[in-house]
Amino acid sequence: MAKREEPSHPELKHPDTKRAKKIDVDTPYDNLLQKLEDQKSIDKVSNVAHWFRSKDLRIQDNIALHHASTLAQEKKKPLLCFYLNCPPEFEWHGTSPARTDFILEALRLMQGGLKKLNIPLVVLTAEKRSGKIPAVTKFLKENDVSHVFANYEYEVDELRRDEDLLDASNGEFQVSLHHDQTIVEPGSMMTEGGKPMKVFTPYHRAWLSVVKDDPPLLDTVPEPKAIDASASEEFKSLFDSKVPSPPESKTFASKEEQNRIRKLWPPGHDAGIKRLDDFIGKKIEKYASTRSNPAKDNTSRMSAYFSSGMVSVREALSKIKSHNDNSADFSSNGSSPGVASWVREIVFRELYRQTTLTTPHTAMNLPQNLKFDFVKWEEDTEGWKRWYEGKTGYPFVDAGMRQLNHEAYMHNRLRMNVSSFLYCNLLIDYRRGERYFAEHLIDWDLSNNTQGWEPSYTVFNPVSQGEKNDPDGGYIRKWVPELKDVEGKAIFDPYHRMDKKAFEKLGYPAPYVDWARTKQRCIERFKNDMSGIEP
Ligand SMILES: Cc1cc2nc3c(=O)[nH]c(=O)nc-3n(C[C@H](O)[C@H](O)[C@H](O)COP(=O)(O)OP(=O)(O)OC[C@H]3O[C@@H](n4cnc5c(N)ncnc54)[C@H](O)[C@@H]3O)c2cc1C
Repeated sequence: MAKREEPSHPELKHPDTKRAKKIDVDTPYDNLLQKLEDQKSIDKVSNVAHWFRSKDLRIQDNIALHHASTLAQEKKKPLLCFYLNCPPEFEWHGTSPARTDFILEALRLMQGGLKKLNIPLVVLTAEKRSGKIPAVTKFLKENDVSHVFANYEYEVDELRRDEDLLDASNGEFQVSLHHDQTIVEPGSMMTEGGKPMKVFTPYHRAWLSVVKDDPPLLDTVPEPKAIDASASEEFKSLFDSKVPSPPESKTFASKEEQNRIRKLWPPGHDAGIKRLDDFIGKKIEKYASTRSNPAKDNTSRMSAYFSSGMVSVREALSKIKSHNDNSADFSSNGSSPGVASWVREIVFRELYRQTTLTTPHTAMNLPQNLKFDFVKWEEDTEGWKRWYEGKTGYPFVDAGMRQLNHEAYMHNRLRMNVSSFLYCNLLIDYRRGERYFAEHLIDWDLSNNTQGWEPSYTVFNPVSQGEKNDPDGGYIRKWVPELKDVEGKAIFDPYHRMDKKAFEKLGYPAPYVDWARTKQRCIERFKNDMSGIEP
């Protein structure tokens, strides 16, 4: 059964559920693997290239780059690195100005680092999305590249782009793709019935045992060695390549804004490692007991570095292994509560990549549970505005949205609450919130974001969630200054817990909707719209 009306928000377009199911059976990944297998190998090595994508922006512990460098060294050939800049991609994915700047700055740093090794990093530009593969093949052919290396990206469009690269190679260059984003290869963790695992608890258990039994999975690979300067002589002009400025729509509102965000999120591998070392040294042992309390701010804040690949998860876990008496047993028996609990979050990230790869419709603006595509959402222009501005009258939700708007980041507990509030209590299409996150987060990551936003029947209560996770109200007071002088438990629900006059003086809005009533409305709507549906 296919329902279709044109969506009122064009960026939320998606295929119908029948098509989604076909893509899940005949996946772009399987097609790509077939093309890689059918590819003829090329024995004679002329020049070697590595293609950096926006998920492996580092020179250190980069699997494909390591293989490219090894081949170049062995054959005494130049190694040419490139990155493809496609301005419409920033629009397509809704990338935030913070993330755009973070990526471009990291490229600048990498260009400097690679230059010291006599390796150019060229930024190619494709003005249109359809021009991506022509720009890459032109570069490879003009520079007589026989072997090109890259790390897999697991989203549908990116897998299809790599299929196009193989189609365009015409036997003139050989493509090698490597798994680099995770410890355990996505798609490799199967149920006893031979299907890719989708449920967290068994996946987590299996993952822990795979890693415990095979600690070399955490071994990092060395940085590329310097290329003999004479080998790069003929590519001198490639060293002049400039990292472009961001597209107009992706620039910061002001220089001050840019500086403030760069201070919060300094780009590059070294900045990420400094943050990680600090987390391991000072915070990880308290992580299990504090991770849900946003006022403590005791999580690693590594997500931006992992999602852009500025730090590899392998390097992070190899450091955690050293901290864990050199043991790769990250279960609750083999490690401290803090370590076990942090690694558990990393395992969520690993599972979500497996899901993106093996259930590709999740990367196409469709929910994993396709029945949710049949829910009739509300337009509620006022509710939407109040939600994104942090003015719903629910302090915990408002604090979360204001943190996002200010820091390009939000604590996980708040991500769970604000998402539930949007699609349950306001009944606004969850995809609009998902998109808003993409447009504002520095750590946007398709797998984590789409699966974090996967709708469910659980309706979070922002009052009791605040009481439980922000017991002193410190997080709310920080982000909702109208409430900074409110004392005691009134902070979690000032409208109902303060006298009317005192509340009115605060200048803070009354609740936009009644939580209990809208919870009921949500459950009824989901039940009615999804019952009997066969997507
Ligand atoms: C609605 C929603 C949207 C989200 N969108 C994103 C997103 O776009 N990008 C993103 O990286 N994470 C996303 N998350 C997951 C999580 O909120 C962030 O990864 C986490 O808050 C980042 O802070 P941290 O680095 O301090 O995490 P820590 O608590 O220190 O965790 C360590 C790492 O584990 C991973 N991780 C932690 N929690 C999760 C999780 N719930 N799911 C998957 N991986 C996790 C991240 O890579 C994180 O850096 C989303 C969660 C929800 C509920």
